[in-house]
Amino acid sequence: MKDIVIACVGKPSAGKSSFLNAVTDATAKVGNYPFTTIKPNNGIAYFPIDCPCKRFDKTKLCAPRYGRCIDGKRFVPIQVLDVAGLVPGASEGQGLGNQFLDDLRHANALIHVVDVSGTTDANGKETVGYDPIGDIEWLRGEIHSWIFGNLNKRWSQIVRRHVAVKASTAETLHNQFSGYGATLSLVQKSLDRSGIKEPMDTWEKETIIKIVDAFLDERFPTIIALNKIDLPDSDKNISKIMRKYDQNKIVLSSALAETFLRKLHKQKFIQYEEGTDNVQTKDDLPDSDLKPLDEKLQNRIEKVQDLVLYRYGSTGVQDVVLKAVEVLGLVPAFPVKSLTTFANTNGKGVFRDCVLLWPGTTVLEFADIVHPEIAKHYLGAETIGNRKIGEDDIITKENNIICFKTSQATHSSAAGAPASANTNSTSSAKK
Ligand SMILES: Nc1nc2c(ncn2[C@@H]2O[C@H](COP(=O)(O)OP(=O)(O)OP(=O)(O)O)[C@@H](O)[C@H]2O)c(=O)[nH]1
Repeated sequence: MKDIVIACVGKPSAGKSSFLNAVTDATAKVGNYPFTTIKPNNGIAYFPIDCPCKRFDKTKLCAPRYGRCIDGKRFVPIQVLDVAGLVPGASEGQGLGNQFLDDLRHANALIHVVDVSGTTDANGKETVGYDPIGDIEWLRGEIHSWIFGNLNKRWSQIVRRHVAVKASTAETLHNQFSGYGATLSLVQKSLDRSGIKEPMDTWEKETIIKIVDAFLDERFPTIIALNKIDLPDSDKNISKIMRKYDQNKIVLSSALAETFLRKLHKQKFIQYEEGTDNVQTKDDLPDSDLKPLDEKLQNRIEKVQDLVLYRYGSTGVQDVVLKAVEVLGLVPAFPVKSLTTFANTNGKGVFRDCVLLWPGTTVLEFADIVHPEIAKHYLGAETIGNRKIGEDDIITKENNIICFKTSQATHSSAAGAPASANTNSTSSAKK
């Protein structure tokens, strides 16, 4: 069972720390997440999904164990890892190179924070007119060089063993790639993606480059956060990048604007709804307990509205996390004790648990994640409308509210929620 982790990477001064501050919820209650091993450089982000409580008209009763639910918008916790030390030459050990690349092993997806304003060079030093496309290419280049280098230097030995033990290509590659946290099926997918058919002992250097390329795509899906959209030169760089790259993998953001708005919200100068352009002041809400703004603050807020909120609809930081979850194809699933009340064991509150599953997770696998006792005494499972679903059925957004039937009374919390040993309610074992 492994937690799902999204790593935040980028050159110095791209805005990683600001982004992490903006996206992680400092106001969340300590421990309001299911993860057991939080490292100092990990933050918890809460990304919004549609909570089923809305559909079933039970928003008032919704009681998430982790995260929160506001009128049917549920904020699900996920770990975001700050991976520092990416500088040009990381794959050759520059900066914190090896440490950086090592940390990447723990990540399921990457958020590449790119300074799109062109005001910092490749090393993060102040400049003007720098082309941020260089940064996008460079991150991939560093990771590619690292993996390719490790493979290439032992290639003849790898092939000799491959031939001697008559292993399949996927098996041999899996031996090499498992250190990067890859399963056999992920390696197989990489092979399929690469289209390489030739036997391994005939591979040229170009073929190795190709398989590393395909492996990178499978293993490190990456969302590009074009940050600092509030600065003047960003516009022209954004259009250039949008034309060149897959727009589904790009999100525009202003970490600075988000941090600013959150701070003012906390200090009760404004009411700000994260992920929207909705900012309200004392003038808008005279009866509220908001503090009045002085002219300077008022001007700064208007600037953020003009440069960011009204132009782009939001500061974009929440969308970045959401996109990273999307690119992994994670499916939220809700184990419930009853398909009529959606309550849990104690009968209080509804839809207490939300588990993020890897695509392809079956009903029986989900049962095991919720509690091994359920899988052990599994009799069947039903979804909305008491519709029976098979143990090998894949969980999708259409059947993700599930009530398990077991042959005996299991652990007190078993049939409705992850038990304490398995409270890791945003992850599953697959991938
Ligand atoms: N205008 C603007 N400035 C930003 C934005 N995000 C970050 N910055 C500024 O960019 C500078 C660098 O930001 P950091 O968050 O420290 O960058 P970093 O990537 O963590 O840098 P390192 O710690 O050196 O790796 C700071 O002065 C931030 O205030 C943004 O969206 N807009």
